[in-house]
Amino acid sequence: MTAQILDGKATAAAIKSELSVRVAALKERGIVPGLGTVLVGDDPGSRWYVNGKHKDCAEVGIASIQRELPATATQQDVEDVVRELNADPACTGYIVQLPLPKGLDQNPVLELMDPDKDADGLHPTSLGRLALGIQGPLPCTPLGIVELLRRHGVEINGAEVVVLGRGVTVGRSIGLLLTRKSENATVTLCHTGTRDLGYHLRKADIVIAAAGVPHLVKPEDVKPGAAVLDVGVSRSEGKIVGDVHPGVAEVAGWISPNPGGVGPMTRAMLLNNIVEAAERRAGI
Ligand SMILES: Nc1nc(=O)c2c([nH]1)NC[C@@H]1CN(c3ccc(C(=O)N[C@@H](CCC(=O)O)C(=O)O)cc3)C=[N+]21
Repeated sequence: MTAQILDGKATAAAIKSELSVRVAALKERGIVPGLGTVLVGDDPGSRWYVNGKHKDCAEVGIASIQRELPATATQQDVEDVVRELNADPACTGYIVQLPLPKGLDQNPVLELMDPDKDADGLHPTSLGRLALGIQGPLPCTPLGIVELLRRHGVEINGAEVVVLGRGVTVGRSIGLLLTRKSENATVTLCHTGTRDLGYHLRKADIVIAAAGVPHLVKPEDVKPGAAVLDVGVSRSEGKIVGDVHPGVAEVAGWISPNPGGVGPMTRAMLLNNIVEAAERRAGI
C-alpha cells in the first residue's frame, strides 16, 4: 500500500477559485483588494517567489503593488517603502520578502509594518494575537497545512502531531494554530536539541517536517498510516530535496509531495489573508 497524496497544487487551485468569488463580491462594493510586495536585492530565488505571488493575484483578481530596491539599499530606504505601503489605501496588505540582503536588519523593518496590513501573519502583533486568540492574519504555511489536512479528511481533533523545526514561519507558530480548541491536536515540537527524534516520530499521527534537513524523516520512524507533510526545501543539483525520505510513502497513510504540496498552499493562504483583511475592513 502506498500513501494517498495530499495534493497541494489541486487544493490551492480550488481555494483560488473560491477566493475569486469573494474578490468579485468585494468589487461589487467598490473594493479592490491589493497585495504589495517588497523585494530587496537580486536573489533569483526571491524574485521567482515574488513573481509567483503576483501571478496568483492576477488569477483571483487581486491588484498587485510591486516595490523593488537594489541590494545596495539602506535600512532607511527599506523603511521608507514600508511607511509608504502602510499609508497607501490601495494596499490591503503586503509582505517584505525574506531574507533581506546582508547588512539589513529585518526585525525593525517587520515591526514598522502596520500589523493590520501583515499578509504573512508573522508580525509580532499577529503572533501575539494568535497566542491570545484574537482575530487577525495567520501564518501562511501553518494555515496552508491545516487547510490541506482538512480538505483531505485527515482527522486533526485529538491527533498526536510531531513538528520538526523551530523556525518562526512554520515550527514555532504551527503549534499555536493546532492546539486551538477548533483544531484540538496535541503538539510536540522537536528540534536539533531533541535527544531521541525516532521516539517522538513513531507515535505521531501527523508529522510536519520543517527542519530543512534532507531526508530527516526515515520510513522506519513513521507510524503506519500517519499523515506526513514535507515542508523542507533543500536543493541538490537544482532539484528540491525535502525533509522526508521517499521510502516513507510506503508506510504513511497520507503524504504531501514536494514540490506540489505545502508550497502552493502557502501561496494560496497569502491570497486568503489579503481577501480576509479586505473583508474585515469592509465589515463583512
Ligand atoms: N515574507 C516572506 N513570506 C514568505 O512566505 C516567504 C518568504 N518571505 N521568503 C521565502 C519563503 C519561501 N516561500 C515559498 C512559497 C511557495 C513555494 C512554492 O510554491 N513552491 C512550489 C515549487 C517550488 C520550486 O519548484 O522551486 C511547490 O512547492 O510546489 C515555495 C516557497 C515563501 N516564503
